[in-house]
Amino acid sequence: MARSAPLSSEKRYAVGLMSGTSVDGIDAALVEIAGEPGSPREVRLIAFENTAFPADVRKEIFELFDPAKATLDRVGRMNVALGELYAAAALSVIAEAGVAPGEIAFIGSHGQTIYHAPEHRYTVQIGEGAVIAARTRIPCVSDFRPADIAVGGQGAPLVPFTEYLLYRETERTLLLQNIGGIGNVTVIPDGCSPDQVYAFDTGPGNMLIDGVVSRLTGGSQTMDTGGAMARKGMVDAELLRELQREEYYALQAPKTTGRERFGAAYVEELLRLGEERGLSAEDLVTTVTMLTAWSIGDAYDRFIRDRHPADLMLVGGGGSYNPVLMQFLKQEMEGKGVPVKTQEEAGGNSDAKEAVAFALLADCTMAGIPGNLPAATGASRPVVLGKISW
Ligand SMILES: Nc1ncnc2c1ncn2[C@@H]1O[C@H](COP(=O)(O)OP(=O)(O)OP(=O)(O)O)[C@@H](O)[C@H]1O
Ligand SMILES: CC(=O)N[C@H]1[C@@H]2OC[C@@H](O2)[C@@H](O)[C@@H]1O[C@H](C)C(=O)O
Repeated sequence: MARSAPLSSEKRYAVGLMSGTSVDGIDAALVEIAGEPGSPREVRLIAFENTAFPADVRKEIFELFDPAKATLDRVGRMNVALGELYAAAALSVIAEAGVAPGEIAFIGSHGQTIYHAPEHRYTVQIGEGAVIAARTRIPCVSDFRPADIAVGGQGAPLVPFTEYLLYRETERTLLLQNIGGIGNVTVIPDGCSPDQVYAFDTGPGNMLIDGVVSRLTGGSQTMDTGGAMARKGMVDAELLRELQREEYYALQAPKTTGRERFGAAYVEELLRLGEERGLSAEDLVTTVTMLTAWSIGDAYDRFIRDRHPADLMLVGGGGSYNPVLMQFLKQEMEGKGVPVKTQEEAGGNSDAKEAVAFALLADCTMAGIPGNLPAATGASRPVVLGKISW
């Protein structure tokens, strides 16, 4: 992820923390940044750690996705408990890097999304920044999304600004496809300026695969590791066609989504449809794996292809570790003339990418520089994101 020029004396260390919609744990990245906030010359990943959530914490977070169960008391307690876990993750990656905590300029912490409702002008990320700052004694930027929503945006996706900084090319148009819980794409046209970058959520990432596997295994498995189940099943073409009718895919961008649409209730409906059609567990997993790959190709056809025929799709996020999903995606995209590579195949680090992004966004915040891309979020203007706990 290095850009060309050498490091200078203005270099600073920062920690980025991310826990995404899959709720698999906390990603912590320690980076060294050189150059101007918002246009750094170089960003170096010094250390990275992923810490799984304790099982009881993960279970409780899933309970909080249901607004009927997310009482003030439960949300309040989890806000503080996550602040403690994020602080521990930050201190751990700092120790791993062998850097003194006093040398870290700031932490950027995304928090845990428990509800995302931009249509009602709110989104909720918890994990108290004041706790992170108090435990680490490092200033912490948190709660990045509301500032964008306050000026009419979706509050997401926010990573595209950092993708522009780190990946832009003069000759090739790139699609950066993240397959986390949700799938999201960023389009970086060749030789573009930041205001020409656009992005949106393509639909489910691993959320449906994880949900179906978890329900079918009584919770003993939380993902289709290595695509083991999908590899054994067959796509049910009729069910696939029915699922493709979900209205989200045709909605115009800017658009974002989450568990409110593709969460527990949707998974229950999938199980019902699978049972009605007499599908095996494997057939259902293969069908939703295909649906996920299809939704990414469909988004390209509907919203990107005519404006920006792409030279390469770079895939990151945990979905890139599912070989069946990757095989389906390659078939989809290569049929449209777009080669597909994983971040790792291109020399990147797929796991660290979003945590690095929140360190870079916090760098902007600390300098009072906007971090949103209105073309990605739909905001009326660029704004400074986040809240600082000193
Ligand atoms: N070895 C693997 N085989 C299959 N799937 C995997 C593997 N490793 C990770 N995954 C999938 O990736 C998911 C985690 O992806 P990731 O950490 O990118 O999501 P996230 O950051 O929580 O989500 P988002 O980007 O939507 O916020 C897991 O829940 C699982 O579905
Ligand atoms: C509200 C929320 O947490 N959105 C996430 C989620 O996970 C993927 C996709 O949906 C993306 O829109 C966003 O995250 C990334 C980090 C972003 O803001 O760019």
